This record gives sequence, structure tokens and C-alpha cells, in this order.
Amino acid sequence: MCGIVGIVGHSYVNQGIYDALTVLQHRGQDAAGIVTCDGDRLYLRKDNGMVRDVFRTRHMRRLVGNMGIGHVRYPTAGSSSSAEAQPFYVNSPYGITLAHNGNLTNAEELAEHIFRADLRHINTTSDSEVLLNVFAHELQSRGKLQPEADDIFDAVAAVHKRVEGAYAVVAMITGYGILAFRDPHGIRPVCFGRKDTPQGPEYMVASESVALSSLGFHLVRDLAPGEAIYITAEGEMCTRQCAESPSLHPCIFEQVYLARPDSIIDGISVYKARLRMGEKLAEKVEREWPDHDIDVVIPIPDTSRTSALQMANHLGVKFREGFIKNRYIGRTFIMPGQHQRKKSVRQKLNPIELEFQGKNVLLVDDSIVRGTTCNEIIQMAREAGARKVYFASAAPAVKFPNVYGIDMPAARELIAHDRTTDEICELIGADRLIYQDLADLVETCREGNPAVESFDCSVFNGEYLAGNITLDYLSELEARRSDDAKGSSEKKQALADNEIIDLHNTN
Ligand SMILES: O=P(O)(O)OC[C@H]1O[C@H](OP(=O)(O)OP(=O)(O)O)[C@H](O)[C@@H]1O
Ligand SMILES: NC(=O)CC[C@H](N)C(=O)O
Ligand SMILES: [Mg+2]
Repeated sequence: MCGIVGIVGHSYVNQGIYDALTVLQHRGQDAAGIVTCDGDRLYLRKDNGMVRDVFRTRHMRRLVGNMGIGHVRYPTAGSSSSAEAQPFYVNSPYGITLAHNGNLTNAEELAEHIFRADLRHINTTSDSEVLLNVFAHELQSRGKLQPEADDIFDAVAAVHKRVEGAYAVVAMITGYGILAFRDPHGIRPVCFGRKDTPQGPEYMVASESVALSSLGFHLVRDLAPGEAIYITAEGEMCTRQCAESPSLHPCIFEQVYLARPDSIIDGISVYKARLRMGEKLAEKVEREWPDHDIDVVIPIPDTSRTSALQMANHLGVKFREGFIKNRYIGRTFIMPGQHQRKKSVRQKLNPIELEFQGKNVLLVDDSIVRGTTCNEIIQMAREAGARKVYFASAAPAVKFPNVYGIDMPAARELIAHDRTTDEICELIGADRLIYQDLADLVETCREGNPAVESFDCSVFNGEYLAGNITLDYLSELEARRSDDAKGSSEKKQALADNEIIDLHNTN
């Protein structure tokens, strides 16, 4: 779940893209990049790190031009080397740069085919570089000296036929315009907005609507599954459906954890969906535990705050901020290694002891994935003097790997995989554990937009709608990307860090 952004404006877009990336920082903390286009020249800056660290004033000054795209990365394929920071670039045809949120499930076959049949060289292990080369090949094969919107949309249609998995993409065609498209299952989000200026309209595409509103663009709508939008450098905009049988199955984990609460995704206010998650969870407690003895509801900051607040309201129990978050530490779940994630929970959250002493506390989190957070937090609550520590998750048990852009590659790393709720409860050291039911979670999200008939719930139910996800695929993914596997490839990554073969990257 990286963050993508693209702007076509009437003045330099560097600051706007930078600002949008800071708003999307919660979607990826590993690397950031911006490429801008001025006439027929591109200017690129990308590196590992948070947005504020990657772009210094000197870089910003050199990112000139009235259109550009940007990316914040949370790796789900390849390595976390700076060589795989995005946007990626190919020089032919026209010069194309591309940034991608999602994960291709047939990247290996495609890479092989691109080399053998399309005679294109891929220099990294990133699936996004593969995607760029498939698109470039398809656009090149239209054979036009000057591409028009229909040529570009035809190339997207051909990409949809070759590529499997999840992809929300923004790409820039040097000198011509900016393109964005969404996979035919609409798994990862992407929306577009417009701002009217005295010089004419400006357009922006982004992973989440919050990036648009914070830059003064109004949300026009989400891209439909399979749909593409093309905005020329002159500011003309058109859209086209490029997939043969599109159907919308947005990732439900965006609503649970990934997205900011102030975003609206596929017509669903994330904030309201999270409020409803809290309400449903409270109803479950009332149903299954009518004589509960909870004294206080305490959220695990940040993401669970909205659900926990509503849960407490509904139960008629006090809501208290029992953990204070160090605002300078990012999200722990999207950090690359288990050691770092574990250490960060303690650095990030600190208890206010008086809220725990002698009380039966209900700790509420949005989800339990590896169990890193709840393990530490329950221990901290006990150390702070809690009498009983109950734990509730606004999402159901995460039991299956994700293959669509969330880095959960190994079932055995998931605390709920092959375990009952009682077993998990014991393992995390809670006095009671309550999970949301999947049907309830789906209802809380659908209520926001009943037109969304189905969600990608694969991490909860193991049903993979896009791509051919076999047991072999999953075990191969686990072997390649589990924490152990990533650890052993660290040395290779360090070497790769010095191997960017790309546009001149501003130092
Ligand atoms: O079971 P785990 O593997 O620990 O994963 C789940 C936890 O990770 C996330 O928090 P994170 O710190 O990433 O972000 P937040 O501050 O937005 O809650 C999520 O909100 C849960 O708290
Ligand atoms: N989280 C994502 O969307 C990742 C995009 C891409 N698969 C990468 O690893 O760079
Ligand atoms: Mg959290």
C-alpha cells in the first residue's frame, strides 16, 4: 500500500507533489520519489527515507515543470534498496515514468516474457519496473510518433490483459501528459480531483482523497476498476474504461487500517466506517458478554481511536487515552523487520499509569496481524497496574497472507493463522479477546456505499479474487519474502543500493 500522486498544473508542481506525499506518508515510509517534466526534460529525485528526509531544498529547486508524479513506498516485492524506490523510468517510447501501488501476482512470468519476447531489460526485482515495461511495450507497439489519448488507453487495455494482481498506477509520458489507471478488480484505491484557476483547470490524481482536499482540489470521483484517466500537459482531461469485465472489490483493509480516516474511498468515508466498526464490536460484547465488568475503554493509538471511541460510547463505558504516542515515530506495522517493529512499539507508546491502576481495561486496536503490538501493550497495561486486561480488535482475525500490496507474505508470521481465538488470547496474555465478525465488518463498510457489492477480504477469508493464487504461489512468496528470507538478503540489498540505473538522480 504505497501512496501515489500526479498533478498537471499551470505552475510548478514540485511543492504540491511534496505536500501530497507528506499527506500520504502513512502509506509508505521506506522510500519516496518525485519526477517532474519541463518541456521534454525530466527531473528526478528518489531515495530511501521519509519524504522530509529525501527532499532537501536543493532537490526541490531542481524539480521544475508544470506536471509530475510522486510515490511513497512500502515494499511488497523485490528489495527495499533505494534502486527500487519509485518512480521508475524507461526512455522508450517517449520517456515514461511510473509509480505503482499494489502487487503483481504474475511478475516473474511477465519479467521472463518481457526479456524473451519484448527484448526489454529489467534491472531490479521490483514488480513495478515490470509493469512499466509491459505498458511501455504496449504503447510502443501502437507505433505512433505522437500518442493520442486513444493510443494510451489501448495500451492500458493491453496491460490489463497481460498483468494480474492489484495495481493503482500513475504514469507520465514525457512532454505529453499524465495517465492513471486502476486494476480491473479495483483492489487498490485511486481517485482524481480538479481545481479551477484563472488559467484554467488543474488536475490531480492520488491514492486517497485526503491528498486532494489538503491541496485545495475537489474530489471528482474514484477511478472505476479497469478505468484510466489521461490529462494532457495542456490540461485536457479524458477517461475511458479499458477492461473487458471490470468489477469492484476494494481492499477492506484500507478501511480497517491503511487509509487515513479523513479519506473517502469508493464513496465510503473511512472515518464513518471505523465508527460503525466500533459500534458493531460493542454490540457483539453486549450480545456475548452482557455482564461484562469493563471499567474503561482505551485505544491503541493511532488508527484504532475512532472505533474505540464509538465502542465506549455504545457500551456506556468511560473512554480514556491510556497510551500516549510519540509523534515522531511512524507506523510500526509497515516497518521492514520484526526486530525494529517490536522495539518501536515500546518507543512509540507510553502508558499513563493512573488510567490502569486497579481497573479492568478493554484495549481496542483496529487489527491484530503479527501480534507484535498487542503482546507488548498488554504487558505494559499490566505493568501499569491494570487488574484485568481485555483486548478487542475492530477487524476479524488476520489468518491469510496478502498478495495485493500489503506486506504479509507468510501465514506462519500471522498470530491468528491456524489458531483459535482462545489460543491467541492465551498467547498474547489477555484475560479475554474479542474479534469483529467478518460479516459485520463488511456491513460497516457497505453501509457507506451499498453500491460496493463485494470487498477483497482475502486476509480474513483466504479468497483471492485476482490472479491465479495457488498453494505453490503462496509457499514461493513465503520463501522469498518472510522476515527470515528478507534478513538473509540484506547484504545483497546493500550492494544494490549503489546500483541505480535510471535517470540522473539529483544528489
Ligand atoms: O499485530 P501487529 O503486527 O502489531 O499489527 C497491528 C498493529 O499495527 C498497526 O499499528 P501501527 O503502529 O502500524 O500504526 P498506527 O499508529 O496507525 O496504529 C495497527 O494499527 C495495529 O496496531
Ligand atoms: N505497497 C505497495 O504498493 C508496493 C508497490 C510495489 N509492489 C513495490 O514493492 O514497490
Ligand atoms: Mg496501531
